[in-house]
Amino acid sequence: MTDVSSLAAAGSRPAVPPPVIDLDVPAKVAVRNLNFYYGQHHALKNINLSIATNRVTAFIGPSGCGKSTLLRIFNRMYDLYPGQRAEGSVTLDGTDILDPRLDLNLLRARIGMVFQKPTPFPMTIYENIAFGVRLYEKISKSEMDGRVEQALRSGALWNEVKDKLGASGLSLSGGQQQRLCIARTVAVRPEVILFDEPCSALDPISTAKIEELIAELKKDYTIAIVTHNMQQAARCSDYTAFMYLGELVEFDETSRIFTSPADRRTQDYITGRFG
Ligand SMILES: Nc1ncnc2c1ncn2[C@@H]1O[C@H](COP(=O)(O)OP(=O)(O)OP(=O)(O)O)[C@@H](O)[C@H]1O
Repeated sequence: MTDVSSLAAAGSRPAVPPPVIDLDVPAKVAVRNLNFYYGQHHALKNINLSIATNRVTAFIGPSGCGKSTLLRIFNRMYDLYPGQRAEGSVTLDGTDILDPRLDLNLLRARIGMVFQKPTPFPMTIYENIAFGVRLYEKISKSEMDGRVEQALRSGALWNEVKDKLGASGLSLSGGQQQRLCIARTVAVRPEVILFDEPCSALDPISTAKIEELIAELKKDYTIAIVTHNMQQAARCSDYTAFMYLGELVEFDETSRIFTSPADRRTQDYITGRFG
């Protein structure tokens, strides 16, 4: 068993950011010298990494290391809470995401998010999809019908619900509800989809479906996923970021992180020695 206090001591060294690696495709999101504070608490320390276009980037690390905090910066979720602040630079195709003048509705249309617990709206399956689309676009009923079908197909749910679009979204199983939430996110045609532990409330079969879906979605979207499940990160991501105590310890191609990580803390984490 690794001595966690020695890891903590290693983590408390002045943060030396890992090098920003070369991606195989252009970056969609670039994070540079990012620090984040919950009031006095310094939750993210000098984070530097890039999220590759049409790839899946996984964020792993023990509880409290800052994975969700980082993900929520990408669509400015923290703006809802006073006392939380980000410093540094985060860009989406060169647009400064941290700019206080940015239109957050537009940002959230470009960067959608799927949460840990499926959260369908208390309305019909059809309306769960149409509601979000109407916030951004005025389209005819027949166009909306097409958009709803397309989104449900993208969420790998169409065949299961096409005959009951008027049923409540809440009448679906947990796994179906999560796919409905993914379809709802896809319907507004984002460029990036953030998944915050999307399978933690799901059974293995539903989890496998979501993983297949993620592999399919990356053809059209850039994906970032926070997961506690190491196998999931290894199975469905192209790049992996290992975080510890608010620092980005290591960021590399997933195959390298899981076979020959450069940092001992990464090695210890992925082999289950702590966390
Ligand atoms: N609303 C908040 N107010 C104050 N501190 C917070 C808040 N949310 C998170 N933190 C702290 O920020 C740090 C990072 O938390 P975060 O939730 O990002 O970690 P995580 O890696 O996603 O954890 P988990 O895997 O348990 O979800 C932790 O120390 C946590 O206690």
